[in-house]
Amino acid sequence: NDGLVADMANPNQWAIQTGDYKNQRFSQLDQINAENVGDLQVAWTFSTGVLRGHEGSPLVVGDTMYLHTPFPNIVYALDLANEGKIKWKYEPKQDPNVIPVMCCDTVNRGVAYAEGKIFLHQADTTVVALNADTGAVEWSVVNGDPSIGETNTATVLPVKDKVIVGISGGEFGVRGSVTAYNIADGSLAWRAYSMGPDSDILADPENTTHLGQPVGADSGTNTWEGDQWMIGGGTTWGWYSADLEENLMYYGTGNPSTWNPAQRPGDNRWSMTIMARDIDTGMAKWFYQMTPHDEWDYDGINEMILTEQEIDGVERKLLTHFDRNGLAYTMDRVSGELLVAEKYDPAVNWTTGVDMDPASETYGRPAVVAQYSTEQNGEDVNSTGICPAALGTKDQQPAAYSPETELFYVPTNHVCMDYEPFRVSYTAGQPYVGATLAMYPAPDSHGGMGNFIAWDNINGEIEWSIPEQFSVWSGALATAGDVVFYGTLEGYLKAVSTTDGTELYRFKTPSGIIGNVMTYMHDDKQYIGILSGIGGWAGIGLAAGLTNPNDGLGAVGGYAALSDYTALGGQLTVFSLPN
Ligand SMILES: O=C(O)c1cc(C(=O)O)c2c(n1)C(=O)C(=O)c1cc(C(=O)O)[nH]c1-2
Repeated sequence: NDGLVADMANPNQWAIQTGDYKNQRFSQLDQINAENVGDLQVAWTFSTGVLRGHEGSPLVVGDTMYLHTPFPNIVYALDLANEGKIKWKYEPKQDPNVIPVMCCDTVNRGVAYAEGKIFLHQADTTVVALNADTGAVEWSVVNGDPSIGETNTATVLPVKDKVIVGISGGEFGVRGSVTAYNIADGSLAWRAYSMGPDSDILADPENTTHLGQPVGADSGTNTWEGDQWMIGGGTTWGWYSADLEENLMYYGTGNPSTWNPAQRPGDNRWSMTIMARDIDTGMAKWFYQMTPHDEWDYDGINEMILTEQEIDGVERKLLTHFDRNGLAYTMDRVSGELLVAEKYDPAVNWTTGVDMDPASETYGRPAVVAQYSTEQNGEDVNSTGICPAALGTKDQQPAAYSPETELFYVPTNHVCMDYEPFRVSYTAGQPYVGATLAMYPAPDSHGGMGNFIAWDNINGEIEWSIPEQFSVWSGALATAGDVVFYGTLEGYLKAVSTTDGTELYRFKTPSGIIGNVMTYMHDDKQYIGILSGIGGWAGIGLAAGLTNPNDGLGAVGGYAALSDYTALGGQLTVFSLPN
């Protein structure tokens, strides 16, 4: 897709949710920089008309901004050359029965653009291609079935002649998959499940590898008992990246279903796995399972950030991933070799670390601390003080990378939990969770529930860390102006120095921020854009009006204090320097 590749390379635009195929979320723009960011002012605002959690960001392509909302997934095209006048608005008709089968608020992580089309993947799993000029529907295809718990929150990846989409529903026993549709007409190109027979998972027993070894036959079924893999989870609701030179796309799979580990003995492959797949065929090149036999809901779906960096004097093609399980992984993205696996929050206590000895039988596996194994403690036993909580040291909120500092800027959670598994039976379309949770700030620390950190992925070390009262549930943006931006759950947009984290600017927007910061240039002026609108898993209490502390899988109690700071409401705020 040469057009999109050129659009992404133009720093005046924000042509894809992730900034580029590498998911770096880095902008070359430097009109707004560490010297003058303190003067930032609000340039204009736009109310989305929707109340619940606003994730993702607008796109800017040419003179048009494309803005989406959570359910009902309205798309606005705003004319930047005409003071943001609405060029067109698309509002799909969706059955509201999809709302109760969305686990973690009715969020959507944004639209994508390619070849004159805007791609919207609705909550009810309808994928629509809209004419970018008029908003007219060019094609639409149904990817899943909400009546069995299949929904969507993720953005899509347009790459080459395909648009690649994921699916949600790990809390409903959905078997995860990634599907490629042809951009031209929406016809199916390939689908790769996370578990199941080789022909379903598109794995080649001899040529698909795990830590350098062939996966062998039936790798997607032989670590499951019976047919449990059919309702095995491993959903694909995160971010996607791509390396066109290698013809590979990268993503991670979510938790195995149910959350009660006693009901699914075995490693539960390929849940909790980083996957590298051929873009044209979907065939898997390599897998790496980070959390075999998950006992904590540490979905592996967080973004894969692609970089080229020197290790021991040799430039390598790397993939860096900040997992929910509290470990940050640096891998060779061509071969799938594991290079670094280190904790990126000192609070992480469920594991002592990953076995890095290739000759060892447990190579690549995290060593589990028995006290924090929810299975060892047994069904109906409350395991306490586990760090991180189920929402991980980081959830879907994407980090940014600056090639200038070679540091990653990571929004994190600093939250621990009590976890009590219980036996649950499967009924299609009904919650299939099997655990009761409580969440609270990491004990014996600064008392807050988050940190915004700078990470060195070669040495596996935190460079600096900014304590935050709440989890940082907003995606970061790093720029060539030596500034990194992020939003907070109280509603602040913050700008800090890329070198030492010094705060340079803050502004309180009308609602808590779970969106991702973006930037663009119009008429020679640089703008910073951010969606406010509290919600997502952390903000589910406010978003869904829940008050019982155990509701929202423990998030309602954990984040109860949010209501002292913010209230619902979707708004885009755009900042610039004064004239
Ligand atoms: O297993 C799944 O299918 C699934 C889906 C989603 C989603 O689609 O938003 C989330 C999760 N799991 C999840 O575990 C989680 O922590 C989470 C947080 C959020 C959010 O947007 O704040 N969504 C989800």
